Amino acid sequence: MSVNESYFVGILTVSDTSAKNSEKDLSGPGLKNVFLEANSRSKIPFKVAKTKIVPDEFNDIQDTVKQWCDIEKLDLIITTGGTGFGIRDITPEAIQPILNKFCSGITQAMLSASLQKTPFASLSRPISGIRGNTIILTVPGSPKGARESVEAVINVLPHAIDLIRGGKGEDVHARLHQETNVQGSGHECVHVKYEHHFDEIGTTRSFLSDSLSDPVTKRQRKSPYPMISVEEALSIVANHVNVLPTTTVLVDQNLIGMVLAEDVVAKEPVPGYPASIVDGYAVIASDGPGVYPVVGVSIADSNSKPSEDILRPGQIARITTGGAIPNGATSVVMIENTTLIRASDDGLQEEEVEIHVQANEGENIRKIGSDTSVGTIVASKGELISAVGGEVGILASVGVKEVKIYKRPIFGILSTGNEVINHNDPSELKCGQIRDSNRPALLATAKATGFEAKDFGIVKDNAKELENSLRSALSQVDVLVTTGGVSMGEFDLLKPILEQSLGAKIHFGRLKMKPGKPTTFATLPGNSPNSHEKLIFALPGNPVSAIVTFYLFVLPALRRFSGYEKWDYPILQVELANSVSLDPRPEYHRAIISFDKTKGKFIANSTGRQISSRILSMRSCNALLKLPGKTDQLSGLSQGTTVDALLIGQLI
Ligand SMILES: Nc1nc2c(c(=O)[nH]1)N[C@H]1C(S)=C(S)[C@@H](COP(=O)(O)OP(=O)(O)OC[C@H]3O[C@@H](n4cnc5c(N)ncnc54)[C@H](O)[C@@H]3O)O[C@H]1N2
Ligand code: MOO
Ligand SMILES: [Mg+2]
Repeated sequence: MSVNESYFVGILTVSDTSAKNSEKDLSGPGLKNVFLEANSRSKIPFKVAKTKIVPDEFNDIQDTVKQWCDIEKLDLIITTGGTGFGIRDITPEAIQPILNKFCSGITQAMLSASLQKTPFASLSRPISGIRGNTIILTVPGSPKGARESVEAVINVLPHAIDLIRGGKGEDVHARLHQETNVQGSGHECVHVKYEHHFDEIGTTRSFLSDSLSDPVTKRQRKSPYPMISVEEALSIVANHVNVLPTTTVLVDQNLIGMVLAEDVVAKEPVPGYPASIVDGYAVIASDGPGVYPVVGVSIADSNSKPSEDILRPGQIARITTGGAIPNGATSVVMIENTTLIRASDDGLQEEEVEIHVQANEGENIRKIGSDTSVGTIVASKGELISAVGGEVGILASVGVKEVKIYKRPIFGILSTGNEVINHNDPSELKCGQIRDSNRPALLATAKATGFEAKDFGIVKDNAKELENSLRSALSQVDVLVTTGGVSMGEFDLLKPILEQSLGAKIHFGRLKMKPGKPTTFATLPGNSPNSHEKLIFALPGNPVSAIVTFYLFVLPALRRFSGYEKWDYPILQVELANSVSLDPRPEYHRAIISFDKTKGKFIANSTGRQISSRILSMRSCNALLKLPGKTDQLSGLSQGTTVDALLIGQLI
């Protein structure tokens, strides 16, 4: 590795003011000069390859830095601005979650140099670290502070970059010494010798990929994800959901849950022939009551040809419900209003029958098209084929064999966890093992709600295995749902793998709700012009959290993709049958709602202890009660209080 190769540098100015007017940016150009000077003075081959100004916005900062690291492969990124105590200063918070390693020595060197100039340097909050092969430094926004910080470390940066590029410590060191001695600059280099204090942990964690192999002691102790509200989270998800294109499908039971993408018109009349509504006798109304010979028979049977003969005055014909009305008949009299007068000698035929009542013209006859006439719109664009099944019957009745519907997203489910085994595994559970309840529960929920899910099984908490399984699953689906591994444990790898290994963008990773706090939503851009963005819902592992967040976030998204106009749950005002204590986080309390006839109200019975590991709290649950977060003024709700309930199941 040659130290003479260029070191590519990016300078990112983070400032709301400069983002509006680039002429206000003095720090960015100032830093560029620092590198030009280092180049001409000390012959360090820095090349400022990228400069950009972004406002103090979390995503703008993160997106640019990730792009410069992962795509542009810069060696060094300096951000200037947003490191102070101002309300909009969030640069370190935006950078920290995307770092693989911290460089605390560089941070200290920058700070102590600045502190020698002014005690106000302590009001700067710089951080530095490495992402992939890129070093990232966050320096203050003032041109002076920015220059001082970078100048404090500029001579060690080439060394650091060479080491990251794979140079041997000794070679690089010697080379730099040689160069710096010639140049007369006082390059000091402290070699940190990594001793393997973490042998045991290192072994157990040896499966982690390089970028995720920091020892457990270095893990983050605070979640870098801001805790946002469920409402904000839902609107973020909604921004990534568009109704899918249409396709043509057969009319059958598989239509349930699909949404029509066209108006459907009756092609045939119902009934297609004049048909009797009752079992009895076709008559001519003007004949009136009396005894008449039975001259024919019309039964509802596609093999029974209606008689060519015309019914003449003074004659009647036996007929069944649905039978074709004989020509000449005007009405049908029910068998209950008649008496048999004479039968054939063998007793098989009726020969004469007495009609007791005066029939009206057209009585008990369905005319052609009287139920549905040709051309009637029998189903409209945007209409849901409901689980009640009536719509399938309507389409079938009028000869519609195929319909255009909105495609439904292909979606898949996988469980994660070293402790998780298949629910039907015949072996006895060992200590530390649990049966996978999340995947069967979510597959069942999907089926019950009319969506089909691919089952991607159980994946171990192993970085490589997770990365491979996620990649493979994502290549097969539009929407992927995972459970487990999204909280703060050292084996909770979903977030870093999605972000660092797969290049997905995490839109939120923590929610103000119970259950479901670590619910995570990420998207992966399509990798070709024809492929579209994939959605990833990384749900918490606790069984109740997984099911509740599936209902709250995944199902509405699947419905919106599929063209549902009513994708949300009905909200009922319900009365609490029990008192409940409140959690600091707004809670989605599982309950069974039923209508109390005496009270004339819906009543909610809690399903009991609500801890998110207790899947029994989902038993018979048909609603999620929206309970507010606990406050100093309100720590619980008493029996009889009215609350909103999301109806997720059937009313009983
Ligand atoms: N230090 C903190 N710890 C935890 C926090 C926190 O904020 N700080 N949040 C807690 C909350 S809230 C939840 S919810 C859980 C979420 O944990 P993960 O999503 O990381 O899930 P795991 O750690 O993998 O598992 C949690 C729990 O669920 C069981 N599990 C996992 N998968 C399944 C499955 N397929 N079927 C049945 N049960 C499953 C697993 O054995 C664990 O008991 O984190 C808290 N911790
Ligand atoms: O938020 Mo966690 O989902 O309570 O258990
Ligand atoms: Mg966990």
